[in-house]
Formats: sequence, C-alpha cells, structure tokens
Amino acid sequence: RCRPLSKEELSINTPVVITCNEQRREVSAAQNIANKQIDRTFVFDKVFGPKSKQQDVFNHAVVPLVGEVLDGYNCTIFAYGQTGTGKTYTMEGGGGKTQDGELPSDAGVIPRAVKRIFDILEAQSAEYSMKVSFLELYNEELTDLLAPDESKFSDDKSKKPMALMEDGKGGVFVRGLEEEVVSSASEIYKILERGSGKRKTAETLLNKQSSRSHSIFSITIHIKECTPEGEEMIKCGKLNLVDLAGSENISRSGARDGRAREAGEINKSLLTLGRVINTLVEHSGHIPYR
Ligand SMILES: Nc1ncnc2c1ncn2[C@@H]1O[C@H](COP(=O)(O)OP(=O)(O)OP(=O)(O)O)[C@@H](O)[C@H]1O
Repeated sequence: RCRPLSKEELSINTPVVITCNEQRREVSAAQNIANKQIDRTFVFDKVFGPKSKQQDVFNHAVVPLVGEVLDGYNCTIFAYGQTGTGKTYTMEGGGGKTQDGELPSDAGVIPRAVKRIFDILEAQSAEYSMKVSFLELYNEELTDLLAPDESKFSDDKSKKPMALMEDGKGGVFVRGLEEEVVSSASEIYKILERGSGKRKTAETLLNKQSSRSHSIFSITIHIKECTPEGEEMIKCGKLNLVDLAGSENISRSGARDGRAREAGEINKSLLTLGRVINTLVEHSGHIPYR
C-alpha cells in the first residue's frame, strides 16, 4: 500500500518517487543515482495505490482471514514498511470511535476486524467467548500494553518486561500476559485505545509520531458448536494483528543515540522475521526462528 503525500509534503513540493499501477499490480520507484535516472519496478500479489480506502484494504486483505479465524484457524497479519509509510494508520487508523454504531471511514484493520467478528457471531446467534491481548516488543523486551497501571512511584508505571516461554508442545507463550475477556466491539475499541496510547513513540525525521516498537494485538475466540450427531464441540481461532516498527535506514530516519540503538534492534528482528517468512514460503527444512 502506498500512502498519499501529506499536507506538509505537498507544501514543500516533495517529489513523487513511487508510482502504483493497481491493474498490473506493480510499484515503480524512481531513483536518480549519479545523474542517471534508474527506475525499478516491483510486482506484488496486490497493490493499493494512494487513493485506496481503509475499507478496500480491509475487504481485500483481511475479510477472508476473519472467515478462517471463525472456522477455527490461527491467522496473522503483518504491517511491514519503512517509518512513516502508514503501517499504524493501516492497522489502527482512526480507531473505533463509532458514530451511530458505524466505524469512521478512516478506521483501520483492527477495529474493522473486531466489528466484523462480532457482527458475524451475533448474526449466527453463536455461543462464544472472546479474549484479547496487546503486547509490545521494544529493544528485544516484551511488555504488556494491557497490564493495569501499578504504583505511581515506580519509574515506568505498568511496563515490566516479560518472559517468553516454551510450552513444551512446540509453541511459545508470554508468562503473565494479561488477557481481557470481552463481550462487545466497543469494549475492544477502548482496550485498543488504552494499549496503543502506551506504545513507545518518538519523532524521527520521517514521521512525527513514529512507533519504535512492534505491537501484537491478538483476539482469541472460542465458539461452541454442535455436530449433526449432537456432540458438543469447541472451535478455537486466533487472529494476530501485528504493527511492526519502521524498517528504516538509520541515517535517513535521523535516528541518533537511543533512537539508533532502537533502529539496530528493530532491524535485527525484522531481518530475522524476513528470513523466517522466506524459509516458510520456500518450504526449506530449517526455519531460523531464533
Ligand atoms: N493511506 C493514508 N491516507 C492518509 N494518511 C495516511 C495514510 N497512511 C498514513 N497516513 C498518515 O501518514 C503519517 C504516518 O503514518 P503512520 O504513523 O501510520 O506510519 P508508520 O508506518 O506506522 O510509521 P512508524 O514505523 O514510524 O511508526 C500519519 O500522520 C498518518 O495519519
């Protein structure tokens, strides 16, 4: 997805170097190296140009996965890209401030997914339970964005690093992670707002409010179903919505001191994520999870 130029960028006549061709599913980047114009074109499975709406991205990229989650699968959506390219906007957008029960047009993937899940379950009069968690990974440390605020006297109120543990069945879990049981979409919107307000952000040259951490918002749904034989069955699906930290080049983002160390850690984890996804796609034997 390529975002439109911002008002500030337009006011200083920022040149447009990225062009999208949605029909051909191509993105071209114009580069001028040593006075030579070198354009490079990349082909994707799907391209959303600067005029694309939050609704378009959601309908195309997320709706099918919401269906799978309700069928009992685990699905993950990552937003990946350089700082300031619109990851947080795409994932959260205007959040879940509803007007007469409807989401605003700039609401991102997370509030839209939440609304759709509740709409479907309610239309089916399903018997279900749902819980959410919200986690941040910053400088290789995990913190729980939903942990209740603790002592006013501690330095960094509710943010205690947490341990990632293996569960002995090949999976991992975060010890002590808060999981909040929710029963309505509006409850989740409030949780989302509370958690994202605690994320580590800082100004870089490329984004005034840059997220300096990865965040994972997870929704776990248990649905009770009856087989034709009358047997009771519980279906469990999980949707992980991941807003990664910017994959920027340190010098270009203007990161310095603490920011540069962050960028180093961010790049390290993004590099590992890239390797894991590549090996999963190629079905290679060893997957470098660590
Ligand atoms: N599709 C879009 N339409 C309009 N505004 C957008 C769009 N995408 C992003 N923006 C705006 O651009 C700015 C940067 O976007 P955002 O904070 O989402 O970037 P980011 O990729 O999450 O950056 P970082 O990695 O630094 O956190 C924000 O002010 C956001 O509102």
